[in-house]
Amino acid sequence: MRFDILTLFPAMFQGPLTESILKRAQQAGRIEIHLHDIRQWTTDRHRTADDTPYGGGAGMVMKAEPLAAAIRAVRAADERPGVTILLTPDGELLTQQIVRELATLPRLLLVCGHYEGIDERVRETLIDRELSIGDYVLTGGELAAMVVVDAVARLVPGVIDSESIVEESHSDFLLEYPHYTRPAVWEGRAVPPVLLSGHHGEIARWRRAERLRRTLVRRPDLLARAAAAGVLTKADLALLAELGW
Ligand SMILES: Nc1nonc1C(=O)NC1CCNCC1
Repeated sequence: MRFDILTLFPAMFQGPLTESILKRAQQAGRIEIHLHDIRQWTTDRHRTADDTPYGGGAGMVMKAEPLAAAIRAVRAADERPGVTILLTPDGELLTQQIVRELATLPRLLLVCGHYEGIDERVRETLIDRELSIGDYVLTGGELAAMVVVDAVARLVPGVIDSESIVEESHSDFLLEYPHYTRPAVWEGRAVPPVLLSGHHGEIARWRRAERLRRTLVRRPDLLARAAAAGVLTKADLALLAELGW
């Protein structure tokens, strides 16, 4: 899978995309990440990529010409069809369902807005989809783009152990079960005995029960979505009934 990131600040991506799992995934050829400095497509000697807003008001707006030229040039750089996504608080809220959908695509182009945003005419003509990582305002779309790359790339086959994807948070709307590792007792707090029993069936049942209980307590909204999606078994519903759901 290929990721193209269009940004005014490519240096911001050193670290999150050049370490650990994403670094190894690139080295293994599972994913490609290409950074593009939008200023490369400016035409004046000051390399102007933003300007004051029509109608007045605070802040700056990213100019249409360099951004449009960048999107068109980057799209043309690879024959794989890509979806061009603008990261913005106005977008659809990113969920694991959307992440799974994006992970099936051959290519993603991520446009990092900055300042007050980008010229609306680019959104109308060259942006295929708008995504938000949450209902809050960042200084730029770069961190949001890193979140999208991280979440999507980890679902690309071979990037992480597929076992750990099966029962993770939000994989089926449910939150994760609690995790423990050595020592068996830490500051007087013991690991739940079932996890030391070696009974894999009992462990699986305990973990499923913990996922359901946690989701009920912390995110009942997700439980309703799980029920609507038909991912709750009869045993799940019986347990939830015992818990008062
Ligand atoms: N939340 C967000 N999810 O994606 N992008 C987000 C964001 O806050 N972007 C900034 C909004 C203000 N202008 C600079 C970019």
